[in-house]
Amino acid sequence: MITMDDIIREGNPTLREVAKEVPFPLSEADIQLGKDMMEFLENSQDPVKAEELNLRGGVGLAAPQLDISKRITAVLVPSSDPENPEPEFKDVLYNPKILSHSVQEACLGEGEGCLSVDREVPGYVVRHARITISYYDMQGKKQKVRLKNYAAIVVQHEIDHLNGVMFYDHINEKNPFSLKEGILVID
Ligand SMILES: CC(C)(C)[C@H](NC(=O)Nc1cc(F)cc(F)c1)C(=O)N(CC(=O)NO)CC1CCCC1
Ligand SMILES: [Zn+2]
Repeated sequence: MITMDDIIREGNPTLREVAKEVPFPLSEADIQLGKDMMEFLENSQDPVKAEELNLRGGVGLAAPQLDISKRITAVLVPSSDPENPEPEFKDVLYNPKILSHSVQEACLGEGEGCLSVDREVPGYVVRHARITISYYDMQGKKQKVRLKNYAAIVVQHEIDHLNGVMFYDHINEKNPFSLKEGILVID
């Protein structure tokens, strides 16, 4: 079972590598890794287990954060609608690709953090507001999905990890809270 001890922190060179595509058909090991990554996110969002295992509430995890330089990421974006318990987006993505994106940009009003970064880095992380991605799921089936709002931000944050990019690479050094016209601020 994955815990915080398995997550490497900034400074580890693996976080700056471009991760390798996984070959298909998926090996048992890559399938199990995907399951373990999703289990970590589920545990981290379960108040009892998160407390027990001392986990930070996670919405996404990329294999390079486990010191495994493969293009695999697990994403679990909880529902933002109290009426509907269904997660906004939940899947393990193998070899994800951004096929297209909106011209409009977006950022989280509170900025971003990272499971691999044990410090606050203030500032807006400007990303695409909407994206269309393709990826292979655990069954080896090719998926094509359009994402917007928080789910689009999370998936972009995770795909960045597969390319050795950290969220603070996007923050404007001179003025971390500068916003151009038309950027959607997501709260
Ligand atoms: C770094 C951390 C603060 C733990 C962040 N969680 C988060 O932003 N809030 C959160 C947690 C929940 F459990 C449920 C929920 F709806 C919201 C996170 O998981 N990540 C993932 C990460 O570090 N992946 O590598 C950072 C997020 C910043 C923007 C997108 C992902
Ligand atoms: Zn991260």
